[in-house]
Amino acid sequence: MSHGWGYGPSNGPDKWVQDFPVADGPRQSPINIVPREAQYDSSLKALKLKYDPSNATGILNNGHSFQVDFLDDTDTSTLTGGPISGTYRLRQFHFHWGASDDRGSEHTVNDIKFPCELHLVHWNTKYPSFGEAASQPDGLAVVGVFLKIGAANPRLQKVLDALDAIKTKGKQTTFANFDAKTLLPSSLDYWTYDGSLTTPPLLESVTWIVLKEPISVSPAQMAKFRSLLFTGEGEAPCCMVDNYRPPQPLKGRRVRASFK
Ligand SMILES: O[B-]1(O)OCc2ccccc21
Ligand SMILES: [Zn+2]
Repeated sequence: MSHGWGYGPSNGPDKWVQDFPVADGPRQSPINIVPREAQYDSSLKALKLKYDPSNATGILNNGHSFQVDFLDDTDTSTLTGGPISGTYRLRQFHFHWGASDDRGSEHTVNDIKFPCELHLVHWNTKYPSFGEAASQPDGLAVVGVFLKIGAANPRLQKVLDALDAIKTKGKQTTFANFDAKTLLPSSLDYWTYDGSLTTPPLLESVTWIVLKEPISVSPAQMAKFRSLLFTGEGEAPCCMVDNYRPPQPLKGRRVRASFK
């Protein structure tokens, strides 16, 4: 692909292998999660998420999704416990969603797609930086949260209200004092497996932690996600929708469950 990767017919997930051969690697993400085949592991610890709202700095349209960035130069917003050892720092969160409510999530459960999926991205502090961690097999830990159509989610609304200011690729604005914990469901039961980034460079450095319980999103709130553009200011507008990679082959990997 001479032009950048994306989600269209000429640069989408089926084409990524041309520039990123690891796309056909042994631990690619996302995957279809089959609860009946997941192995309950009593040795899995509870997730411990400690987020400091003052670490939120900005919100950015990166041309593939939008992300909320966090200050990650100290251990003030961290993930510990769960399937990981050591301390991982929150770097950013972002979403993947569909053009309609019947699709949009990256992980699926018994082949069911959700309309949206939230990724909270953390990096292992045994490495000096996010970039360094991203190239290591135990470098990243991403908490995935499904969004399911239902009542409007007031905690999500603060994020959605910022989207008008970042409609086009490259736009960013300040986004302060946001508690990412408010985006989590009441249960922290999870499935976990070894995987990868779901976007190029598709690095196989992610311990995935996918929560079983979804959070709610209303149809009107989904329309807000779909008001973003993949394209930059002054370019022919292309709606930011269907920015999800489909499930990849399990290739013998085990999926463990933290719950019976
Ligand atoms: O590929 B992803 O969307 O999922 C995990 C991740 C981590 C960092 C950036 C982008 C992603
Ligand atoms: Zn993601």
